[in-house]
Amino acid sequence: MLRSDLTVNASLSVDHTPLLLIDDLHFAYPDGRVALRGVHLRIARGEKVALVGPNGAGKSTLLLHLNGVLRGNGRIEVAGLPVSERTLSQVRARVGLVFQNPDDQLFSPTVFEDVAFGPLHMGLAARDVQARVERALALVGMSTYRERHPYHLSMGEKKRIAIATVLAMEPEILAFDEPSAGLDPRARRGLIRLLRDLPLTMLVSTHDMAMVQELCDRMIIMDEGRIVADGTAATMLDDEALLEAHGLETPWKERGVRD
Ligand SMILES: Nc1ncnc2c1ncn2[C@@H]1O[C@H](COP(=O)(O)OP(=O)(O)OP(=O)(O)O)[C@@H](O)[C@H]1O
Repeated sequence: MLRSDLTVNASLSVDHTPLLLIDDLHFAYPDGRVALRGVHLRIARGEKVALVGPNGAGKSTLLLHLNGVLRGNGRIEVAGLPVSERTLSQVRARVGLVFQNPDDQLFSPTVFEDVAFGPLHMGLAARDVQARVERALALVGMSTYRERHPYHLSMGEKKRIAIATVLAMEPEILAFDEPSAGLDPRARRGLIRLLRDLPLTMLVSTHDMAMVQELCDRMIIMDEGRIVADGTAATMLDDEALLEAHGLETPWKERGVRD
């Protein structure tokens, strides 16, 4: 069992510290393009939160701040730990960032080595690394793939292995950039089930509104570098005017039918 499995249950009634806290975060890329204009966000342990918004809204830029890949002005804390140069390695063990393209995350000759990479670099003993790899592969349903070459897997399989690489770090929060992009309908449904069943806190950046409906209780809309709406996903997904104002569609329009 993941350490986080235990903390999800143990902390629900007592721990009111937000697992993720972001205050007044501003960021501009080196070419001067402003991507974040004062983001405030609190996420509690156990929440699964969708992050939606039009292209260029700042979603990926925000995710890259969660484990210090990008460093803007403002305050970010993960489980009470401020994200700073000094805390980067601890922060990276707490935040599992899953990139849109799994090829950005997989680079070893075997699945096993890819999933073992993070725990090995945490300095864990070989048998603990082995146990973490087995557990992470089992969680994503890929235990029989340990000797396969990641390069030769399908997109859906690669995505599962990429998720296993971050699960093996036993993170407190998982942040996904477009997890369902490039998946066929069956692989997409399987991924949604997998994420729904993982008892971890998640922030999921996506354009897939049907996935938001199936996976997330809470939804945040970003536009032009700011959070412009934050509320219950079911209510917001029914608010056509709100969604259209930010270049989004209701899931039933996306599918072309109303349930
Ligand atoms: N490396 C970069 N250098 C300069 N500007 C960038 C860079 N990466 C992103 N931007 C700009 O920052 C802004 C936010 O981009 P970001 O990728 O965070 O948006 P997004 O909401 O994730 O978009 P999408 O839905 O298309 O993935 C955009 O205006 C984008 O052009």
